Amino acid sequence: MSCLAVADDTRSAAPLSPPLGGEGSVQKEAKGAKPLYADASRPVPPTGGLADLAVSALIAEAELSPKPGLVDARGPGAHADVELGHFLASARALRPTFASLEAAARGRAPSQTLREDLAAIGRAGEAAMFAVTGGVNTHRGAIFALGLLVAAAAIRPGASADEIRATAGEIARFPDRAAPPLDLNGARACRRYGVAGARGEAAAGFPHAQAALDMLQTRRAQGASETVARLDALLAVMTSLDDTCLLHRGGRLALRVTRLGARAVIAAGGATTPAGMAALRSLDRRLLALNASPGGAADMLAAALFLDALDRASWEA
Ligand SMILES: CC(C)(COP(=O)(O)OP(=O)(O)OC[C@H]1O[C@@H](n2cnc3c(N)ncnc32)[C@H](O[C@H]2O[C@H](COP(=O)(O)OP(=O)(O)OP(=O)(O)O)[C@@H](O)[C@H]2O)[C@@H]1O)[C@@H](O)C(=O)NCCC(=O)NCCS
Ligand SMILES: Nc1ncnc2[nH]cnc12
Repeated sequence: MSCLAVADDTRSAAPLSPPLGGEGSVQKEAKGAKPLYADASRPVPPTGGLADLAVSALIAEAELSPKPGLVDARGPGAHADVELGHFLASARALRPTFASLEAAARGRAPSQTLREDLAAIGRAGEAAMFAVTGGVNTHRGAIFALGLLVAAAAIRPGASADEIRATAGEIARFPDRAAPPLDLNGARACRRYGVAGARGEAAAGFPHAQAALDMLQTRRAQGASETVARLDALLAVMTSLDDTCLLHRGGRLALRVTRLGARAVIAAGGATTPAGMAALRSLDRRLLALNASPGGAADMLAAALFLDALDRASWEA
């Protein structure tokens, strides 16, 4: 994307909410830094478009069925207090949050102030989520991951998934200095089991979102249905993510059962084969028995669906 295109985009953009930070819409890049817009052949998506893609990704993740242990169209999975309707309402209620994140990041570069501006918007989004779900945590992890990716995509219109992940990681590595002193399930699991959790995944540039994207695209190329491609993408994440949702609910046993179970499905040919689907249903039963749910993996699938949709939207525009 050329500088001219960036200027055009900034001028025509009608932010859905004003940027919170002190950097305004001025492009802040260190001298000699790599240009932010790497691919001049891709058009810039319209403002608000990123928020729509993020919400669609959350809805697609929630509706995908059958997901082991997770809430889906069949029912609440391992969750007693939540069902598909909560996830759909939560996803829709988050559109203004993603639009604000997009508007706040446009024309800026990763920085400490941007990190803090995004965190403030993300926390307001968490409040909006709790308001529609009656206090149930449906999407805190997804607000964090997709929020960073939306911001990165707004900073780098037309960039590739790799570049967007790298920029999201760059933002995430700035400390969230205004974070309230909450000790959430994820942070406690990180300490207890010595894993990096959602923050580590973000700081590393979301490698598991890439693993899901790779599997999604491989399966499509092999002619699998979209449902099968998405289920296998989720399973690919489950084979190796240090999912603090699983650790918090079921300890190391739940994480091990999940990893081995997901590997067994993929080794059997994935969700497209009868043996793979039988292995998936067996993993589902084991997770229900352990009251365990791979919520972090679900968030990484949503992140991959967002990156995939962004890639398609860029090329189709
Ligand atoms: C950085 C924050 C995400 C806080 O993180 P922390 O680890 O301290 O706290 P949690 O919110 O408990 O956990 C993080 C959630 O992230 C998902 N996740 C888990 N492991 C990973 C991983 N390895 N990589 C990526 N993502 C991961 C997961 O989210 C899903 O699970 C949530 C439900 O969990 P929980 O409430 O524990 O649900 P239950 O088991 O049902 O609880 P009980 O009923 O038993 O009590 C759900 O949200 C899914 O999305 C983890 O749970 C973040 O909060 C933060 O700092 N936010 C500030 C805003 C911000 O910075 N935004 C950035 C710009 S938008
Ligand atoms: N479908 C789902 N079920 C349970 N937890 C989740 N976290 C994100 N998506 C989820």
